[in-house]
Amino acid sequence: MLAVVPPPVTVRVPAKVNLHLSVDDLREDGYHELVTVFQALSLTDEVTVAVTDEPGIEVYGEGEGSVPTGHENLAWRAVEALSAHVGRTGEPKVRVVLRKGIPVAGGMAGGSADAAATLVGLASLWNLDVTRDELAEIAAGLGSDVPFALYGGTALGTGRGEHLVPVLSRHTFHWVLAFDSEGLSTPKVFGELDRLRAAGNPPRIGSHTPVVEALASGDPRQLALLLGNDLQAAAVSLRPELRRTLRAGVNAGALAGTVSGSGPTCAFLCEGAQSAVEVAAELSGAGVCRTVRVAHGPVPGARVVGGDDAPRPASPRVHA
Ligand SMILES: C[C@@](CO)(OP(=O)(O)O)[C@H](O)COP(=O)(O)OP(=O)(O)OC[C@H]1O[C@@H](n2ccc(N)nc2=O)[C@H](O)[C@@H]1O
Ligand SMILES: Nc1ncnc2c1ncn2[C@@H]1O[C@H](COP(=O)(O)OP(=O)(O)O)[C@@H](O)[C@H]1O
Repeated sequence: MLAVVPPPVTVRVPAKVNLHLSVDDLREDGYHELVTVFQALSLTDEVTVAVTDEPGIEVYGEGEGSVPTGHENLAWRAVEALSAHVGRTGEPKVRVVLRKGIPVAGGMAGGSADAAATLVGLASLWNLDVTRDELAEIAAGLGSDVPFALYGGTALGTGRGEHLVPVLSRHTFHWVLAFDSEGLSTPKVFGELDRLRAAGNPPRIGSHTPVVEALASGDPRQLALLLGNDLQAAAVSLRPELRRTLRAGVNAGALAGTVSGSGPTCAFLCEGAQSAVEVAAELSGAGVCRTVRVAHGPVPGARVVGGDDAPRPASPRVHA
């Protein structure tokens, strides 16, 4: 009798921006304790998983040339972790196709998003009886940002970012994202922050509570005053041109700008959807970044969207 091969499964998964990221000192395990408020944005990757006799990874789209296609790819590590969790032995007979819209090494957790999408896709492909909370435990072993990509929305992250509590967010917020021509390494940016702190006493951002209150109020002007990121000084120290990008976004009419996570992507909060389009157009003419995108948030986490032939909305794109 012929075995029935299940159809491929495609999952859409969001990028994140950190609305607040306060970083404490280095822990003994090499991580920094942090408090962050994540928001999932409509800028997405799509991940298709399929049963195959030729296991491996294919990558298309944003930064395709700089994404590893071997065992170092976070999506492949997700395949291996879920296989081990359910006791599957031998090389997993899975093909993973990544269609990337999230900038690589951009501080928007693209690799983490792909890992989360792979977990959700495989759970469906293999018809597994696993809850999202069970997947989140596997996700935390893959990287600090992976659990958030499973849940999406807006959430408070603590520990190294993997302990999550949902945050009430009443409003859709509109963002403009400025992609840089080259990524920044997350460990290098944390290392630079340690160096800056050892050399002096750079200011630290305050408590996350006002940010949580602004999200509940839904007022982008209130939220704009509170965006903060302890890694921003380190990212700017490694990539001084980011200062110009941040200024250009505000000059173009954004309410405020921040480096997303470890950067170098800059995220600009705008008054509304129309304002975001105008800011994006002006920023793309300013010559301070490679590409500009508009996005909104919060959006849900990794979700199955259908088979290979499912329609795919393209995210708006403005070239600098
Ligand atoms: C900075 C943040 C903010 O959301 O995002 P990105 O800018 O990378 O998107 C995250 O904390 C990044 O999370 P993620 O990219 O998953 O990092 P991991 O793979 O867990 O860790 C990579 C390395 O970053 C450093 N690291 C990461 C998280 C943390 N809380 N403290 C750290 O010091 C460590 O050197 C670690 O070895
Ligand atoms: N699926 C993936 N997509 C992107 N990068 C990946 C992936 N898997 C592994 N990587 C590696 O992880 C590094 C960080 O990528 P990414 O997750 O996009 O950025 P960030 O940590 O800044 O949010 C990349 O430089 C790349 O070498």
